[in-house]
Amino acid sequence: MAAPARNPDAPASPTVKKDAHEWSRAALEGVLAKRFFYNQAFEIYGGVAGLYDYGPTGAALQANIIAAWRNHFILEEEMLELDTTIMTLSDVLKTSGHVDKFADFMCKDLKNGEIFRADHLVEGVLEARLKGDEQAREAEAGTTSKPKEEVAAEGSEDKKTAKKKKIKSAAVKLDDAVKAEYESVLAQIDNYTGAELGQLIKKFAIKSPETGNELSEPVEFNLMFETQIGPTGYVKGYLRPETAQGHFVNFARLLDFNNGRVPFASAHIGKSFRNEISPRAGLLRVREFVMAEIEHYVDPLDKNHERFDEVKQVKLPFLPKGIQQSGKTDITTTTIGEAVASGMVDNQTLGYFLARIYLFLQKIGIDTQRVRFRQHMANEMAHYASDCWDAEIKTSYGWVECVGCADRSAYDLTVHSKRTHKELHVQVPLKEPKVYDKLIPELNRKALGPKFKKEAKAVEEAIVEMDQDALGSLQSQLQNGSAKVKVGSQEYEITPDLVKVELKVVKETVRTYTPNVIEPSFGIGRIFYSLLEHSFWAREEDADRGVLSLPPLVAPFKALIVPISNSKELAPLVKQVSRKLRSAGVAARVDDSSATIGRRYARNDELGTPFACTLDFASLSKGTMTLRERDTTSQLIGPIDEVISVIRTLCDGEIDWQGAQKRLPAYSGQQALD
Ligand SMILES: Nc1ncnc2c1ncn2[C@@H]1O[C@H](COP(=O)(O)OP(=O)(O)OP(=O)(O)O)[C@@H](O)[C@H]1O
Repeated sequence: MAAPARNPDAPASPTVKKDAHEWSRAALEGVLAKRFFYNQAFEIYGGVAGLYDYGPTGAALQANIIAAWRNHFILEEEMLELDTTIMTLSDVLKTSGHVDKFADFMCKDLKNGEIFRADHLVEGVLEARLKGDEQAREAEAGTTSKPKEEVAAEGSEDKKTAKKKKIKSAAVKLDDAVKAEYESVLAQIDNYTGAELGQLIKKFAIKSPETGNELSEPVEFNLMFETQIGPTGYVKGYLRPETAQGHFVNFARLLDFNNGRVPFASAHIGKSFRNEISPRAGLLRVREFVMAEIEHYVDPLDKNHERFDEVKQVKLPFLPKGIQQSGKTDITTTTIGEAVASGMVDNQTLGYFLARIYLFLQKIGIDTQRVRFRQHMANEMAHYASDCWDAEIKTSYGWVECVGCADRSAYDLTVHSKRTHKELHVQVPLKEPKVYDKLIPELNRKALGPKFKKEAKAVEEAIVEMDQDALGSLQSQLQNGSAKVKVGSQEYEITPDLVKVELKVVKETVRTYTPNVIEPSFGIGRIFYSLLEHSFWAREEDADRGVLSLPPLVAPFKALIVPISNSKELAPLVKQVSRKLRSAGVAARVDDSSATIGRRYARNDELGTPFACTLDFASLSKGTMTLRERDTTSQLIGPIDEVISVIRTLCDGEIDWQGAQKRLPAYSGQQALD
């Protein structure tokens, strides 16, 4: 199968021509399956949608991405790393809002019962109609070049049926106003409620794609996997849908560990689980995936970041909410310094992380020409969040959210503190004590208990939690004889013998506040897959020779050791070089199969191995070894120890291939080896 060119949008490298063949996802998938990066879980039983196993190459690539992430964030920023349980108490997720609100909308084919995720269905159908419109316009203008691809399926529950469920794009020209409306809906597709999606389905006459049957109204489906903890069935739990709650429930200990000081950040890398309605697009929407999440705690009155100056010149591609609201997707490129100064990005800490996310993606080999930061629109954002940006990466599936970066305000810590009555706040001594008048409620608990019985506690809590305005109103109602206190939907009558509200002078020596949380949340699988797409290309001379240009930092194996023949004489040297590379910290593999050297190189190009060391009979007599670079296929030669030292410095990123060329002479016998 023909392998694709690397980045169709990027300029060709001066030394390697990477755009010789048309891009083909099927070719990449062929290589990923052949070289066992990953495959569908339980494949021999027919597979389960949304679950994947990583093979030796995939597992190593993922481990290297995670190691780079730990270095870039946890070590560089001195974050406090956590490893909390996957099994989560239902109470925790009830408090965080997940039990009630962590849901997507699904609708059903009213005749055959097939399930669709409502927003994805609307998106797929409108995209297909726009594609059909494009075809019709091209046909009208006589410019049709080749048949357009069908838009990817929605609702496919497994690989076997996926093929059948394409949403067909018929070449039908749309009215200009309809076209504009479709584009505007697509630009805001993450933004609709269930009822709104229902209206869109009706308005645009969307039917079940395969059967043309009517669809049900969208209904909510909670994405969490529910279970019981222990044999009694009394303790309900869920597999966590994110790692964040594990940070928040440990906040008091983390703060103590950090000597009571804010700002600081906790970080966690681990699996999360979401029972996605319709997993699709390989690793991009799965039911079990690795997340790497940071919770950075800041003073709500000071969201500046002490290292902001280090990144303020970094230029980022932004898609702000204003542009999206007008139905457009134009990118604004500006420095993060300007973006924060103009107020487009809410604060320095959020801006600092956007820049650091971009630098991380660049470091591991993501093509930054295919990265953008998309701001959430008001309805799309959780009600408590003050600003939120997604780092999106363009793949053959379109733009994909790979990192969410939100200012979650004080929401999570506040709700957990309220629910558990544990203090999840920070105290800082005031330079000058603060003296002021404050309304304070005094509760007559002996009278409240008998009066309200089992409701008494809730009534007391409602009064204690009142702010000054509410207490002011309570005070004046009580002065008039009685007051009403609301608990949920119920109202309770309070009289002055039960509660008094008095103005008192208070002196504060400490400031107490609940920190705000800025949360960068990474989906490692989505980054992993995007990186593979961005790295894949084919040799100009042979479309079947695919190459994965993974940077040495994350490549599964850094060096290949290739003996020129499997002669017994070379075997001890192969072992010696292998040992030396290992002790230099370079992950190396030996390929002493009987395949030709060229074939062995080609195999390793598909594994993304950046360097190959070739041992021949001159290695025995002269102690030399050649060094081949994957992308250019150019070769150098030198004494074995020197070549190993060059590989180590290449892998550490201290030098690039040009640096290596300064340290070792070019090898001219390449043709003989190939
Ligand atoms: N089902 C999934 N499969 C793979 N990665 C996921 C999945 N859901 C979320 N992620 C990853 O976790 C990150 C943080 O999760 P977050 O809750 O912000 O995602 P989300 O907004 O629910 O994603 P989406 O809108 O695509 O469902 C995402 O940016 C993404 O990289």
